[in-house]
Amino acid sequence: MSVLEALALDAGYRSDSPVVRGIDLAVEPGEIVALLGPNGAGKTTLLETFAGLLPRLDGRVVVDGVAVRSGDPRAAVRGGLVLVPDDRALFRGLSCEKNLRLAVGSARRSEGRARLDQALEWFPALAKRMKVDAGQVSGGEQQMLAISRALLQQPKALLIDELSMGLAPVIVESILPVLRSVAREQGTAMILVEQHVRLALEAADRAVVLVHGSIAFECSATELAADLPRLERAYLGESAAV
Ligand SMILES: Nc1ncnc2c1ncn2[C@@H]1O[C@H](COP(=O)(O)OP(=O)(O)OP(=O)(O)O)[C@@H](O)[C@H]1O
Repeated sequence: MSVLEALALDAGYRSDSPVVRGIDLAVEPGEIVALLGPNGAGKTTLLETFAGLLPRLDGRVVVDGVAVRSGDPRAAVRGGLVLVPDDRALFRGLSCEKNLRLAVGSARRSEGRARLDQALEWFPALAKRMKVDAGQVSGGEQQMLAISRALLQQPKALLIDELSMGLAPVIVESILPVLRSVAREQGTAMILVEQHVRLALEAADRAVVLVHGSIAFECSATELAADLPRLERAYLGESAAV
C-alpha cells in the first residue's frame, strides 16, 4: 500500500482557477520522490495542500490508507504527514534544544532524551549548538534542526520544500544521506522539492516533473540523471541549477 496518495487533486488559491490540476501521485514506503519543475509550476502549492495549509479545491489525499481532511494542518500531522516549509518554521528565540523538545512532545523523559540523542546522531553538528537560539545558528544548522524536528514527529510521509535554499552543496550533501537512511530504515515516504536537480536525483528514487500545474513527466531518478540536458531543455528553463 502507498504511504501517500493524491487522487485527482486540484489545488490553488481560487476555486475558479486551480494552480495545480488533476494530480495523481502515489509514494511508496521508503521511497523518495524529487518533485521538480520551473518556478511557479505549483510545487509549493501542492506540498502545502498535502499538509492541509491550503484547502483542496478537489480530489483526495490519503496517508497510509486514511483520507486526510482538507485544509486541516493538525489532522494532517495526526495522520502522519509532516511538512518542512521553505522558511523552516523554527521557533526563533528558543534554543535548538527547546525546538527539538517541542517536537518530541509529551514523550516520557527517558524516551524524550533518547529521541533527542537520535537527532544528534543524524546531525552531530547540532550537538554543540543545543543551547544556542535557533535563530542564531547557520542556515545549514537551521535546516538540520528543521528536518530533525520533522523526523522526531515520526512521520509516515515527510515533505521538504526547497531543501537546499541558501545552503552550500556540501551541507546539502550531508543532509541527503540522513534522509536516505531514515527512508530505508523507517519506511518513511518523502517528497523533496529541490532546485538543485543533480543533488535531488542523487537522493531520490523517482522524479516527478510538474509544469504549469500538471505532471508533465515522471521516471526513475537514475534514468533522469542520465539525461539531464533533455530535462533542462524540455521542462526547467533557466531557473534550475542543473
Ligand atoms: N498566496 C498565493 N495567492 C495567490 N497565488 C499564489 C499564492 N502563492 C503562490 N501563488 C501562485 O501559484 C502559482 C504556483 O506557485 P508555487 O509557489 O506553488 O510554485 P513553485 O513551483 O513552488 O515555484 P517556486 O519554485 O518559485 O517556489 C504561481 O503562479 C504563484 O504566483
